[in-house]
Amino acid sequence: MTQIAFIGGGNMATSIIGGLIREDAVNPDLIHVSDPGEEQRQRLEADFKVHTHAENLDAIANATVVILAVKPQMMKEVLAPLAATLTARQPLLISVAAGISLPTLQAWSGCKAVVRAMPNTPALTGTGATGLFASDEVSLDQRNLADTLIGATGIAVWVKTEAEIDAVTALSGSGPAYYFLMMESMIAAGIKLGLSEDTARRLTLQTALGAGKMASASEVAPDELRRRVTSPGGTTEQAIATFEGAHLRDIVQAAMDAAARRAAELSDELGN
Ligand SMILES: NC(=O)C1=CN([C@@H]2O[C@H](COP(=O)(O)OP(=O)(O)OC[C@H]3O[C@@H](n4cnc5c(N)ncnc54)[C@H](OP(=O)(O)O)[C@@H]3O)[C@@H](O)[C@H]2O)C=CC1
Ligand SMILES: O=C(O)[C@@H]1CCC=N1
Repeated sequence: MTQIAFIGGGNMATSIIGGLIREDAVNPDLIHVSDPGEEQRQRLEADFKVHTHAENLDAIANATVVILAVKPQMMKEVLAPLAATLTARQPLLISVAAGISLPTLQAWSGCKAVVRAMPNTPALTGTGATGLFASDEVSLDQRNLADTLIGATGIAVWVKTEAEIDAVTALSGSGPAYYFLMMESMIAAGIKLGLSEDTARRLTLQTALGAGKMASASEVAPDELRRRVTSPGGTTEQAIATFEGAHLRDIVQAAMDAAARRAAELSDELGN
């Protein structure tokens, strides 16, 4: 049985663990999580019945998969005391950190089989979107294992080059925040138009869910779905013209360029 260790039990680890358990993909008894925060550990134990540890070495002791879910800025100092054990045991290492390259992860950990994964927080509800890229040393079995584990939290897409992980980070890694910002904006605008906060919130969230579900379930592309809402001479046309007039597409491009640039900058700053 594969034992999985999570190093860092924060937002992203919680989302992946929640997704794995929700989908019955992994028995919680096989999941070990280390995090310095006692409250964090208690929450993970209470919510998911996983094992938790204050010491990272205790979490990885019997793990065949080790998932690194600490901030990129912490990665080097987190891996240093683990490197001897990881080098000896050679588990499959999966890093979800933005901007830390495979060669750097291999050098810092001593692990040869390393997968870079760029997930997103909707993993918690089984609707995650993750981009994956593997080092040459990852065996077919290990690749399938990573695919099965991450696939249980939503969709898993293997990209062809490591550089694409920065693009995935800018798109789906950060992407939920873009939609949440849109939701915040629509709720605020609905209230200004005279709706109660509760009504504006409920209608906004259901509209986001409906649009997402409809676009996912349909063979029809988003641009055509948009046209079907936009009656000539009607109301949507006015709203879309306002977005286009404010160059929404250019704004989205600039935002994602900035996110991808930051991922590359992190690589440089952190010594990749
Ligand atoms: N959040 C997201 O949507 C996404 C995040 N990621 C990546 O996931 C990684 C984690 O991000 P996120 O979950 O948001 O961050 P969090 O800060 O929520 O989680 C990191 C956790 O690691 C803990 N930690 C700190 N030091 C150590 C240590 N020495 N050993 C073990 N654990 C430690 C932190 O504890 P404490 O808080 O006490 O310091 C915290 O609980 C990042 O590398 C990020 O790039 C990738 C995709 C999406
Ligand atoms: O903001 C970040 O750096 C992380 C990576 C992608 C989403 N959150």
